[in-house]
Amino acid sequence: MPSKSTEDFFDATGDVDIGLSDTNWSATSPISVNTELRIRIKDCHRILTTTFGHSDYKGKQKGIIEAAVAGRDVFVLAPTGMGKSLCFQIPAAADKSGMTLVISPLLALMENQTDGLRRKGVPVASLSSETPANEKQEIHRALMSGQPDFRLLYITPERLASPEFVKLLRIVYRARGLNRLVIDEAHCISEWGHDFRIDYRRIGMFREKFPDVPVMALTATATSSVLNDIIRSLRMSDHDLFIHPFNRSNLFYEVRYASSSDELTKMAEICDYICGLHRKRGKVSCGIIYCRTKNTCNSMSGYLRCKGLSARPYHRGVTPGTLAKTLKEWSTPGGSENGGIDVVVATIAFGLGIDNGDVRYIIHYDIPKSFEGYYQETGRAGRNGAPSKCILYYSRDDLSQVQRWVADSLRDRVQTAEDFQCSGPSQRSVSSLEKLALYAENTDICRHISICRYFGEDIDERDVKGYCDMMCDVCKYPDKTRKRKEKLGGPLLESRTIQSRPPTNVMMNGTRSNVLNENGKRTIGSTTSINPQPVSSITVKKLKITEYSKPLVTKPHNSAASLLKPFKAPFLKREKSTTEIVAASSSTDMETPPLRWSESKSGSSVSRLEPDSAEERINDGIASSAVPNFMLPDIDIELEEPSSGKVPFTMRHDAVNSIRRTIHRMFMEREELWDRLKNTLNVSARYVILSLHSIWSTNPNRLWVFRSPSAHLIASTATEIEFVSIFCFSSTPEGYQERLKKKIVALGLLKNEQPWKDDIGQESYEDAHEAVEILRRLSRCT
Ligand SMILES: Nc1ncnc2c1ncn2[C@@H]1O[C@H](COP(=O)(O)OP(=O)(O)OP(=O)(O)O)[C@@H](O)[C@H]1O
Repeated sequence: MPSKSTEDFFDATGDVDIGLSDTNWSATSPISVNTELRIRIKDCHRILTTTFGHSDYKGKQKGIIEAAVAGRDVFVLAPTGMGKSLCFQIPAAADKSGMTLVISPLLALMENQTDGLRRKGVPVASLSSETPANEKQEIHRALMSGQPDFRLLYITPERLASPEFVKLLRIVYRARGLNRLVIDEAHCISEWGHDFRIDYRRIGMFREKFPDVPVMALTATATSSVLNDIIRSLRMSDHDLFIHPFNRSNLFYEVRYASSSDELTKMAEICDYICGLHRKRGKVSCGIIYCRTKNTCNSMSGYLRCKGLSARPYHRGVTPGTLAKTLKEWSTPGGSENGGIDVVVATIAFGLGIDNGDVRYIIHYDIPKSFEGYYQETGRAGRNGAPSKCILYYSRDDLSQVQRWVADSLRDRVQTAEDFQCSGPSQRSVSSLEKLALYAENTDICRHISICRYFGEDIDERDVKGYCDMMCDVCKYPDKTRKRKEKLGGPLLESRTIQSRPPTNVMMNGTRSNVLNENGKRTIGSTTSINPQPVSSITVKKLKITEYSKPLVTKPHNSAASLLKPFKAPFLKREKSTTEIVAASSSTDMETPPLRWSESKSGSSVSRLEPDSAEERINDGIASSAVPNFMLPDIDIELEEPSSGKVPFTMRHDAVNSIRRTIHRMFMEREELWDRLKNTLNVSARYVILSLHSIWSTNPNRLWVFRSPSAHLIASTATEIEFVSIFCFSSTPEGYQERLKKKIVALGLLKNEQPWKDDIGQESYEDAHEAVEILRRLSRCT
């Protein structure tokens, strides 16, 4: 079979276009379907079900495994969490003799995988600097026998480069015991191989030394040029290329904009988010917070621990023993409820390959250094398919810092390359960071689409639904997201036009690579492409560091602690002008200036919500005075069980806003009601008050910091009421509406004394009392 060099795949720019066609794999398969092969393929399926406990293959696993079993070179480019590990673990475990050699970049990753395999009874070994001497000896002995008794051996690229190890491999090879070479996280070849870990570039020598041993490379993060580079470096030819779509549709991507890095507010906000999630789910949730520096990891995890959350730092400054313990405790199902931990605050040391199915959120405390890093790290979330949130904190201050860091590091690498007279490092790191900043700053294009496009996927913008069903901030709250971006300050980016995708000659969607040659003819695989659109242009922004306006305020947090004085309901009076409304301070707000709610002043930190016409829709039939028509503070509402089909999402969202309005109004009419909640604050709430005081004394817009928590409290209360008292009891939209109306009327009683008493007396106050209970409970959570 003629060699299919990667040049066939890509155009001169080295970029790839990806289309998918689930076509005639069996028709074009070079596998001779002989009995032996069939038996081995059957064995693989048996191992999938019995050893790994999965009922069926996921994505293109079947095709990949069949190609591997048939002895072909295979390249797998598939999203995080797709199940790439099984693509080589199953064929290795199915082999009756010999071993698969796995190159892995990180010791933690090796450990993670070998532990998992051992638990499943698969004979596996790993050789690293951490391997105890006696174990090393045993492995050496096994290799010298030519027929090791383990089916997989995990090593680092550095070990593969050692002549002693290659000698051992030769013995195994001659005894026909070297079944396959696997390069997991193969993008490291291109990312690190040029300078940082040059032994990655030497893996290609394997082909010369052991020419007929098949090679499999797998990665989740390779642009077309990286893919090209890897294939060339590994000297793969006549390989099967499996490309999956990159989209992770169960991940909700959100960017939180900040005008500056106000650490304390950010920490408080993250803490609130996690507390809120635990509360809403009624159980603890597992997550990761990524920080750039070890110090930030320590501060953030210390802060969370102070607040009663079970958090640990994970970075190279922590001893290996403690890191292993942290990983184990974090992987404990049920987290802190079962003696484990809930959140790891980590540097990138905790990334590649970490596989815990039930990770519900990933927070980037600061911007990662590359798009690939961002995608890999967010890829730790939702690996069991459940919806999960990925929040990226973005400020231009922070971006400038990383840009400097990346530029310095590039300069050092250039210097090293000059000193050693070798080829210079690629500029990819700079461009990747630039693209990540563009992604963060773009509030017009769906985040899912932006990510997939970065990795070269060809997407028709009209197909947004196919990629994102309200699973990013841009699609879910476009106006709000744009408004929030205003926090970034003055213009930093200048428009320019670039190609949204490169000229194409590889299509995705097949179980095999579908290659077009320079004449546009397919050389193998199927004959039709799914996405034959012409190259289109989109307008994106180019980074240019300029002066930008000073920070205003960072996003408020909703610590109920701030329900202490000064206590004001953070809503707007109906009668006030919509362009500029001044919320009057009470006489107790001694230190606080009046709060300005301004409609469109550039850089305003307080955004105004559009009058909610949806309110009218839902409140048909409710006494017109029941739901006041004023503007609500701009707060994200996250519904419990967001994907339920029984009541439309918009109806539920509108309902929460109706409830919020009603409660706000009650507090507006009887401000002294806040005093009733004050007593419920606990000790840690007071700690927050102290923290807030320090923000207050330095922040000219401090009033917002104090006032916003009550708005968040009301929003959380409304969300809970909607879910617990309305949604859970309704099976149809009609029933839901009926319940909502009754609830709204009942909430109107909140301004009376009775629902606030322990003995409510009349039954008619029951619903309002329930709301009081929720308010009290939530106000205790800081
Ligand atoms: N056929 C399958 N059916 C169900 N679940 C599967 C299947 N194959 C793999 N999984 C699960 O998918 C999860 C992700 O698998 P794996 O760690 O191999 O992903 P990956 O593609 O290597 O991701 P990453 O690139 O992020 O490391 C694992 O929890 C695994 O158990």
